Amino acid sequence: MEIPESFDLAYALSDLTIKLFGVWILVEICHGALILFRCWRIGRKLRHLPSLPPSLLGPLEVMRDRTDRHRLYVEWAQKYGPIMTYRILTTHVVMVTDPVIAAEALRHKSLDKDLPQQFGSRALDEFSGPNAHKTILTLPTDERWKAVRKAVATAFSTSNMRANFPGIRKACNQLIEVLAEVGPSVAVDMDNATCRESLDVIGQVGFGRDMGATRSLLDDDEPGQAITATQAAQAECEAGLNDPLRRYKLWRPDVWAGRAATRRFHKVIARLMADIRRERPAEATFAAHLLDIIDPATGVTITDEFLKPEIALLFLAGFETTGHTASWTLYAVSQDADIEAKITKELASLGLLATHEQPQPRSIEWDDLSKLTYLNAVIKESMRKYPAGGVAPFRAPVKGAGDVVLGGGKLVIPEGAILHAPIAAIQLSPALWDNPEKFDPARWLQADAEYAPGAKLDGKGVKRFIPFGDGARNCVGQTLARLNLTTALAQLYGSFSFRLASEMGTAEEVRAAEQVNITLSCAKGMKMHAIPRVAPVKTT
Ligand code: HEM
Repeated sequence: MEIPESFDLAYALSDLTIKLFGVWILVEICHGALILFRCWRIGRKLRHLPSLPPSLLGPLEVMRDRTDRHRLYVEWAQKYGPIMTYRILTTHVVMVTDPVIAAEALRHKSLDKDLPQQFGSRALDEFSGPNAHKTILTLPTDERWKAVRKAVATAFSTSNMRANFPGIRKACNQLIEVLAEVGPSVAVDMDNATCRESLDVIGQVGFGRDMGATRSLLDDDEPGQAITATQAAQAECEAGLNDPLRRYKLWRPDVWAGRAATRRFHKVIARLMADIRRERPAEATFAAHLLDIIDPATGVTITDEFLKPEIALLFLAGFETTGHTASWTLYAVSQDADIEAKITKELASLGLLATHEQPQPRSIEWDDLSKLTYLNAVIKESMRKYPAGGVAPFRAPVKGAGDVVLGGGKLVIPEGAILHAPIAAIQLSPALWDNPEKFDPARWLQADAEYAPGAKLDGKGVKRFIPFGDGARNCVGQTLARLNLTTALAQLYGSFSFRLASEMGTAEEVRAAEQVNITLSCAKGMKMHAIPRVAPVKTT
């Protein structure tokens, strides 16, 4: 019998497919074996360090079940000491809360942000844009990072901050107007309110846009939806960080809902990007500088494909961190009448407090900011106890540089492992602070309170207070964050006293609702009554 030629071809093709499939399986097996071998080898180098009990997945199960990831690190540091290790799947992490080693690590040239994908850094990049390009937050310290950082830093110069000060003051005045309109009987989510105020500020300083978020606090409006979309996408990003296998769990409805939230956020950013392209923002904004970046990879102006994720990241970092810090401050002060009395005394001494004799407080000026010693101590204490970026930072030895030796040989970070110096665990460490769980602004009235007692690196003091991180990759927006917090809180306390709404429950319940979704917030929001110091409240 003659076999048709077509049959021969089909047979050869299927034979080839089977062989290729076999080769692919073999390559994957070898790849897997290599990963396991590397993991074992790194594990051997770290086996002398205290470590979490061994388990297949590492602490992922625990991390998934706890919303307060920052507290987990605080607990580990207390249980296992200032240098310990844990493993996420096949990646070994060295967690350091010793302030000297942490400072050295965060300033070390051979420890950078090039984190392995399987460690979850991809979740952050997928949050920033559908193409998962790296951004200023996740790029290694390379030419593109330098270009973006320079563009952003220009907008945060002191002279620029000074020029923007009246606009920042105005954003808070709008909040005061809305709170006065609502009245003291209604509980307002002050976390949402302060996020809106911060969004308006970053809109002005960063994008040269009036976002209109504060004045529409009471509506189900577009800026409000942008905030909701951002926070829902952030929650998905956090879930992805805590579960590197989440992307494959397509049978779960929450994974689909999270993806939809991320798409909604990307649409918000696409609209903002189109807006910026349509009408170039003022030269002082970082958006204007970003538009002019020459992409080091191509030698031509950066395209929207790479610019959009940067805008997304800056949009998030710009309002979320400062907004939550302000609302945690309002919460902490509402729990201690003494602290509030000291704030109001200071404001009164500067004519910034509404009183029956002076119902219209003086408008806050730039020069007042440095005179608000006690209020600034309160803000510092809030950033210590409720660090918005408290689960960061992470660094990895740069590829090819070999193992990184720290503390004169006290610690070696093997190439392929990750260095983690969680801010929350340093700032809440009983080894570094007296009574760290107590909200005590008075500690900031002592000289050198930021420094770890007796700790030195290269002959200089070492900080135990690092809410904005340390080293070349510290927070580029910290000047704006500080300025906004002092201006906003001085104005808010000048006009109102804030009482926690009964629906928020006890202090223990608020503590139990601490939630990390990249940044630290309260899962219940922060419902408060704004009680006018003198009715009716007027703004300047
Ligand atoms: C209270 C407010 C804020 C806190 C607590 C905070 C905290 C931090 C921390 C801890 C880091 C370092 C992360 C790391 O080392 O991995 C960081 C980085 C960063 N922050 Fe902030 N931040 C705040 C406000 C802002 C604002 C207003 C902006 C404005 C856009 C901003 C933009 C950024 C950016 C772009 C980075 C990445 C910098 C780089 O890697 O070069 N942050 N922030």
